[in-house]
Amino acid sequence: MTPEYQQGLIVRALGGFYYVKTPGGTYECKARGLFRKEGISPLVGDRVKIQLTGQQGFIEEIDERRNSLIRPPVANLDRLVLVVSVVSPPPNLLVLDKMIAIAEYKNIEPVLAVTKTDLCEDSSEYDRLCALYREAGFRVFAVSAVTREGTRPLREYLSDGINCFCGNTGAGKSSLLNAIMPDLALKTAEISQKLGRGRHTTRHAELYELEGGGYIADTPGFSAVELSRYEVIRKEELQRCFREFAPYLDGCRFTGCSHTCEKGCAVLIAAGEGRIAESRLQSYRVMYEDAKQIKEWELDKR
Ligand SMILES: Nc1nc2c(ncn2[C@@H]2O[C@H](COP(=O)(O)OP(=O)(O)OP(=O)(O)O)[C@@H](O)[C@H]2O)c(=O)[nH]1
Ligand SMILES: [Zn+2]
Repeated sequence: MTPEYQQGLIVRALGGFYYVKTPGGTYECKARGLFRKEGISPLVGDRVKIQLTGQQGFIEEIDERRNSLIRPPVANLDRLVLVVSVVSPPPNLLVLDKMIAIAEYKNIEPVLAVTKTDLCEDSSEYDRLCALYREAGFRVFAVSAVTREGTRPLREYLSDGINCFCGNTGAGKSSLLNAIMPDLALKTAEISQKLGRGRHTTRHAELYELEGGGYIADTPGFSAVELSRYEVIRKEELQRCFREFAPYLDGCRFTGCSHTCEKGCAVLIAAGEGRIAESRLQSYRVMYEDAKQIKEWELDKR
């Protein structure tokens, strides 16, 4: 049989097999040994060229990636939906700002889903949180997985590209995902059954197609903790990961200003005048101090 070549998208990785969606159908593929030699493994979200012989496929080439994450193992993400509950548990802004910064660092658009709005008696409780991040330049959706309020605009916003949900444990990721994609629970249950209950492998990831377009990447056990454990931002890079700092970065008195304590720092002045939120500056400072502790060899290793 003469081999045939196709372009496609890896929509699922499981047990050494990759499922590649092409215009002609989805094929189970193996990766060529050469990727292993080069230390590259294909990721869900990769655009690839495959060689097909009958139903069996081999991944021949991986297109250049826009970005990739280690945990979850996904490439070419367009958006990271950061799920944060307005109460129970109350939002942890430092954790949220860390997730946002990592997304910015990776050129993934951070989007906020402020959830559990149904637990608030009046909207001022979450309006403040929403306003804080809208003013910083982000898309924010106030949602409830219980009443489904606000979930439709979010779903429409996600209807192209590859999206991934991330949040603190208990924030309501799974509930929100299920509100947006009611058949997702069923699909993940099937996978759990195949893999054995509770034995999710960390290599497993899958893209689920939203009705009407777009994908949601779902990987078991993915939380905010994992994201910041595996991704590190150098201190020099941190300033560009806080988008509302951008208009001020050229205005500091000293070149190489760290924006933490310097005299004549335009970022600190803007924060003092309320043009940058105090909590965002505080998160930046904490992350900057953390980044100073990272050793060069640790960065090289990654
Ligand atoms: N009232 C209300 N409760 C919610 C909402 N979303 C989630 N919950 C509840 O919050 C708890 C945590 O929700 P999950 O969806 O399991 O949260 P998760 O982020 O997936 O948590 P992990 O699986 O631990 O990462 C559950 O008891 C949900 O029923 C919501 O919009 N409103
Ligand atoms: Zn400065």
